[in-house]
Order: sequence, then C-alpha cells, then structure tokens
Amino acid sequence: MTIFQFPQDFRWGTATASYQIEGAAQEGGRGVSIWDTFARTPGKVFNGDNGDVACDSYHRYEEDIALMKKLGINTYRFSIAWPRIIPDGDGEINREGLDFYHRFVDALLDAGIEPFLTLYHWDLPQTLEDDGGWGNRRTVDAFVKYAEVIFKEFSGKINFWLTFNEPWCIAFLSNMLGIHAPGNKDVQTAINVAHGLLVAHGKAVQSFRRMGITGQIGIAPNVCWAEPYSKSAEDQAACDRSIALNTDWFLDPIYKGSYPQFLVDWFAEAGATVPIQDGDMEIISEPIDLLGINYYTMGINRHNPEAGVLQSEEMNMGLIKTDIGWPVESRGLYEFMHYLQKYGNVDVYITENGACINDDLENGKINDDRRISYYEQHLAQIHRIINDGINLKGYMAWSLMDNYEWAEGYRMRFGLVHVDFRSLVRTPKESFYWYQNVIKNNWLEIRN
Ligand SMILES: N=NNCCOCCOc1ccc(-c2cn(C[C@@H]3NC[C@@H](O)[C@H]3O)nn2)cc1
Repeated sequence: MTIFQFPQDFRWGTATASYQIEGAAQEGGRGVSIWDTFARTPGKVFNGDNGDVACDSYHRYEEDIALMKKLGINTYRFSIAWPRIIPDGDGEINREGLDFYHRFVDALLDAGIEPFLTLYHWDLPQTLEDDGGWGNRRTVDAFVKYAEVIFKEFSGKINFWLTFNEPWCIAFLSNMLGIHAPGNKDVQTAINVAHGLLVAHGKAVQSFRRMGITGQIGIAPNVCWAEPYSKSAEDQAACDRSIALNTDWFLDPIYKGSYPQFLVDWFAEAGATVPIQDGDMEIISEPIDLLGINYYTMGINRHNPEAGVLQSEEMNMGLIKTDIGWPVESRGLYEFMHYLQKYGNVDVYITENGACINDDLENGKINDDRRISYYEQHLAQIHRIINDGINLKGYMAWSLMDNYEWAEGYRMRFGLVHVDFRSLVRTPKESFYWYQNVIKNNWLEIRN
C-alpha cells in the first residue's frame, strides 16, 4: 500500500454545468439557448435527447447539495445559464433567474462549500447565434454585459470565477467539426468564434478589475495531449498542432498577447485568417489569476494529410478505454502540466477529470471499479505534479452526477452519483464512497 498525502489547503470538489443538469428549460423566464435548438435538430444528439429535464437540478438543488455535503467536498464548480439571466442575450435582465442562483449560491455557502463559477459553459442565447454568434462583436459586448450583471450580483459571495469552459470545444468542436452546437463546419467561422470569445474574455477580466470584484478570475481550456506515433519530425509536428490548438491558441494570446505563429501560418495555408482589430490583443492579454484545466485522455498521433485541417491523426494503440472510447492514460496529465509551465508557475485547478463508465444498478449498488481505477491513476499523477513544485491548488471531479453529455445525450455517464433519468432518483456509486474517503483523509491509498 502506498500513501500520497495532499497539501492541507488543497481544494477537493466536483463539477457540473447548467444545461447538463438543470432542466426547467422553459421555466423561470429562461430564454432559448443554442443547445435547445441543436438538440431538437434531427441527427445531432443521440436519441434526440435534450436538456428539458436533465437531472432537474433547478428544482432538486437542495438534494444535490446534501449529496455534496455527504461527499465532503469544499468546492463546487457550476455554471450560470446566460439565457436565465438575459433571455434574449443582450436585452432585459430576468430577476427571477438571478434570484434562483442567489438561492443556490446561498445554499452552497450555508453548506460550507465554496462556489467556483463558470460564466459560459456553452449555452449561448439563440438570438445572438442567429445574429452571427461569437464572430459578431454584438455577442462579445452582450457577454460583457451579462458578466458585469453576474459580477455585481455575486461579488462577495463568489471568489472563484472562470469566463469560458473549454474554448477549443466552443470554437473548433462546435464550428469546425460541427459535433456540438451550433454545428457549423467551417474553419474560418471557428477561428472567428475563437477570437470573439477571447476578446469577450479579456473585456470581462477588465470589467472584473475595474469593478473591484472579489476573488480570482481565469479561464478553463481543455487538454489534448499527444505524443508521436513514430520518431519522425512530421509526426511530432502533427502532435504539436493538436496540442497547440487546444491550449496555445488560447493561452498565447492571454499570456503573450499574440497567437502561436506556426499555427497562424498553418491556417493561412488553408485560407483562414484571424480577424484581429486594433487593440484586441491588449484586451485579450489582461492578466488573469488562475487557470482551470480539463483533462480526460491523451493521444498517440501521426501526420496524415487526410486527417482534417490539422492533418493530425490519433492512432488506436489498443489501450484500455472508457465507455465513451477515450484511452485511459493519466501520464498525459503529468506531461501537460509541465508543458503548461512555459506560461509560468501559474495557479492551476483541475476543473474537470473523470471517466465515462456506464455501469448500472445491480442490487441497489453501482460497482464502478473502473471509475475508481481511473481516479486512482489520475490522482497519483496529481500528487506527482504537486511534488514537482507545480502550483496545482485543487481538483474537481467530472462529474458530481450523471448528466446530459451533449451530443451523446444521457447514454454516457460520468457521475460519482447515478441518476435514473426516468425517476430522477440519485444513487451514490462505489466511486462516490471511494472519493469521500480520499477527501476525508486528504490522502490517496494506492493498492500496490
Ligand atoms: N481534441 N481533439 N479532438 C479531435 C476530434 O475529436 C472528435 C470528438 O471530439 C470531442 C472532443 C472533446 C469532447 C469532450 C467532452 N468533454 C466532456 C465535457 N467537458 C465539459 C463538460 O461539459 C463535459 O460534459 N470534454 N471534451 C467531446 C468530443
């Protein structure tokens, strides 16, 4: 048996997002989001699943918080649904929406749980998408208005703020690959979206500073760590492009005030350019306080001219996979965190990490050993990372409970808590009790 002790002030949490858990999609004055639209578009989401009900956390949040208390977490990452706050995107403020989140945040604080807020977790008001989405500066300005409303309302209650969740997914998964909402398949559109959200991020951070809001603010990129299939320079370059599009494309503008030139040149070859306006890069590079990092898996990639605009093909190496098909390889998290040091030893929180394991109830229990094994491997890497002197300050498991996994609908389950989507009954899985023990001890026991 090996024991890994974590720092006394290490934050232990779980993460969710508004569209994935809330339901009540037509209640409380909420407006339509791009995910309401996308989910109703035939062929886009497995089984045509949508977030109309989801986990019904809009009505059941007190039960959810009771589960968080039982789990023993001290931090809970969630997102606010913009369409509940300003239903048409940039018009009237919906007081009912603000009141809901005040009730929720107050209940978290009463439970001794630190709120860790994501302002934008993919549920853009449809009216703004109809007018060009993130590529239109109207949406940028609308986001700043929305952010300033939330800053003003929750300053003093919330001390950890993220502007955007997984900008690569918002821009490229959703507008180049078309796999997520709104489903565009155009490289230039994706680059316009990426730039728009970066300008919106920078303007929101400037507002945060100007308004004197409490706490720390940052952004949460997702990681796509990749290592070369062969020792060829071509395969390494293919990995560099994959890694950089998820990370450097967003963090270079924020930390360096410029895009990674090798990728700008790569896209120029494909006929796509970044629509930079005067002053944009100064806005985007407004200093931030922290980074959220979302890690699930890594790839072994090779150069393949037929493999999309990046010409980077992920190879099937026969590794153990989770039920969503992602290889289980925790080593990539360690390698990535050292790669991230090029931006300095910035404060980092793992804001998402978890496994899709679709085990179901057996005699009233869910024996999700594979999820426990995944968490053991990744928390052991977290311990290595901290021991190397990297400022990794906390860890939020994705997810508290099974929820709407976007284009996969409800068939893919990431939760520590099982949700029966017919009855909405929550049942803690064996991994819930395993994580509860890690948090209680503040150490990890690895079975040798
Ligand atoms: N990266 N390169 N991919 C190359 C092409 O891949 C094709 C498929 O792409 C992807 C990539 C990434 C994801 C994904 C999902 N989650 C889980 C959510 N995270 C935020 C939270 O809401 C969770 O539900 N994180 N990432 C899905 C599909």
